[in-house]
Amino acid sequence: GGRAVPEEEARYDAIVIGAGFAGVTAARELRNKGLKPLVLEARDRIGGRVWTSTWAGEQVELGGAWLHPNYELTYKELNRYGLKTISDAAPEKAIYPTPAGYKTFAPEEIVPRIGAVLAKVFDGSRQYFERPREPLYRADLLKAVDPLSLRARLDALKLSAEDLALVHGELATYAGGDSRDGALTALAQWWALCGWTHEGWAQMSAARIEKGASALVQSILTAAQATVRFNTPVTAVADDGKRVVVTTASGAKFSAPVAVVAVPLNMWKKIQFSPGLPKVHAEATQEGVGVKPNAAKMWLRVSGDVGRIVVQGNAGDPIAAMVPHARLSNGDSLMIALNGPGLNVNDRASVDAAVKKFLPQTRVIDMKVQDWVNDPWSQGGWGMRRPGQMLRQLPAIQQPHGRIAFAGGDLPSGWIGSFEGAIESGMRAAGQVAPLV
Ligand SMILES: Cc1cc2nc3c(=O)[nH]c(=O)nc-3n(C[C@H](O)[C@H](O)[C@H](O)COP(=O)(O)OP(=O)(O)OC[C@H]3O[C@@H](n4cnc5c(N)ncnc54)[C@H](O)[C@@H]3O)c2cc1C
Repeated sequence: GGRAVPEEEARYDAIVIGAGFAGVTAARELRNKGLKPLVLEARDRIGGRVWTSTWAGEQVELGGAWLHPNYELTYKELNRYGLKTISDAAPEKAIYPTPAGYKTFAPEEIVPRIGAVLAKVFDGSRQYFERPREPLYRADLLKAVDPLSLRARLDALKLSAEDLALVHGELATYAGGDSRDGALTALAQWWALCGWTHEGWAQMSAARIEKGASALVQSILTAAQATVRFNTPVTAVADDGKRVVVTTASGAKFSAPVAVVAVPLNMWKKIQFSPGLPKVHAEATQEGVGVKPNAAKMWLRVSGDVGRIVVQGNAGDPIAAMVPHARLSNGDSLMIALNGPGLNVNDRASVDAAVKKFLPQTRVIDMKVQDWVNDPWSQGGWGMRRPGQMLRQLPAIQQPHGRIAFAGGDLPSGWIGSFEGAIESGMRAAGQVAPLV
């Protein structure tokens, strides 16, 4: 049904839905194949779960920020557009939970101890992720491990209370607050992509983009020479076998021979697909991959010079983790935190009380919080598979549905929950639909 497609809107070869890393990459790849993309974006800005902004006089990343040196595709893009990376100074102190409460350690003392415990957690991944970017290469071996949650793995290892306290908070944080929600294989794949060592794992925040992560999204989008419509949420995507008709919230319709759905996987269920989504796609979006319930990035201006100190909460703590960012000219410090279970991220007094648990001398003066779980256009944080999702869902959700392909940092073969994964999947999706135009 619906009105006829106006002629001026009918001139696109592909419609890309979502202007995050995955969508802009798909658009740029389509352009490189000689096709004309139209990008429809719900927000009034590009970037999605990447959002470089300014706060407290500093450039701040309200979403994804850091790059691992093994982000091969991302570094290729950075080089292509002449964007530089920078590294933050190493921390001088680290606060970790112990059975006797929080303790301050020298990083050189605590880091090797954590590494030894993580090596136990991920033991076996050299075999079951023999090829880290082709995770199903040893699907036979994965059958035994993919159903395990991080918590199940920790329980099975029967770690000492000391060892458990050193790693549980970090693993729970990556799983969105509860280690039962994250698959062992999701993080074991990161471990494998990092080179199966703790030195490699510790490089996950080795660098960030000097001009901000949004600058790279913009460079890719500029190269795509796409028509971009902001404030244009897509509500329906229909494939009649010849063309795809995309309907937006205002009732406008756009059509093209193919479409790439590059919205967060958690958001697929908000779009009406016809024909309906294949069974596994539908299951994946009902279960979700973008982590919940804790994925707020919090920029905290705290009083005084707290030094270059990293804080790792225990599983269940209201502040999951904190890292230092910069010393401000007035003497205060800027820290980045992630929320843990139960924290009211909109209430400064609650955040202040939670921070004082680790840093009793300081005070939270001001804060800027981006809560991705309650964000209407992501409804979840970074992608992190749940137990069993890799084997049950990954191969199927990477497949197109007729003339519609899917892209996102939630469904790559390599680095899930990252820029690298989003770029990888954007390339795949463009390659899938281009021959159908
Ligand atoms: C707090 C946080 C920290 C992170 N830290 C890192 C990090 O340090 N390093 C790293 O590599 N990765 C990190 N990530 C992950 C990384 O940001 C994501 O994997 C990546 O940005 C996802 O890109 P995407 O294009 O798949 O999705 P998105 O960036 O979410 O883009 C999807 C786009 O679709 C739009 N959209 C949604 N619904 C509709 C609709 N109906 N119609 C039209 N448009 C729609 C959205 O507005 C959005 O712009 C982090 C993520 C979060 C949340």
